[in-house]
Amino acid sequence: MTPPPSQEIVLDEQEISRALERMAHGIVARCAGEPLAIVGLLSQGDIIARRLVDKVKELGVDAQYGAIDISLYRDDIFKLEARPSLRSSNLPFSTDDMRVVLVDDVLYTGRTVRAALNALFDYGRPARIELACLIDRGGREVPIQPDYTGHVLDHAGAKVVVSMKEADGVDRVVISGK
Ligand SMILES: O=P(O)(O)OC[C@H]1O[C@H](OP(=O)(O)OP(=O)(O)O)[C@H](O)[C@@H]1O
Ligand SMILES: O=c1cc[nH]c(=O)[nH]1
Repeated sequence: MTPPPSQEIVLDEQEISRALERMAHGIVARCAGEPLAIVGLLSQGDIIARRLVDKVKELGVDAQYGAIDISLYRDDIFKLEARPSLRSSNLPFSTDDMRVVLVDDVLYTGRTVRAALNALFDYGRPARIELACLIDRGGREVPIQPDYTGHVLDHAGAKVVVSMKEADGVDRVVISGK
């Protein structure tokens, strides 16, 4: 599948795989003995989180998988014209004393991650929380920075579309509207 001509490929399948590999190595390198949970933000972050769990396990470190929906924690929930579509969180364990790596596909203003932090604390008191994102698009509006990044975009303001095989049939990151 080739993207429409107005779009530019930022990462192809191989590059995504290599980026996730690097991120998994980074996560493993910072292991300090706490039980590890890798928790994706729905939707898309959950797919990346699952892949990171697999890669981390291949590197010999056990990790639990979880997914959370941040919709009800958005700071603009009362301003949205349409009701947010709720998705089912899947975090069937307490995060008490765990090291939690939150995972999303794109980090932009940081507001989604701010909401995710609030959502996460409903599940316990983690020992520490880190952040992994496949694409850092810049444009932060809150003081949140990733610990593990697949790719930092240098096209400020560009719209990023992340496609993952599990949902979209192809692994690809494209930008449009440069
Ligand atoms: O840092 P932020 O400015 O909050 O932006 C990042 C979020 O934006 C996108 O989600 P989107 O809002 O498109 O919804 P989605 O969960 O349906 O992908 C992306 O998947 C991140 O979750
Ligand atoms: O809480 C949130 C999440 C994403 N985008 C926002 O504007 N607010």
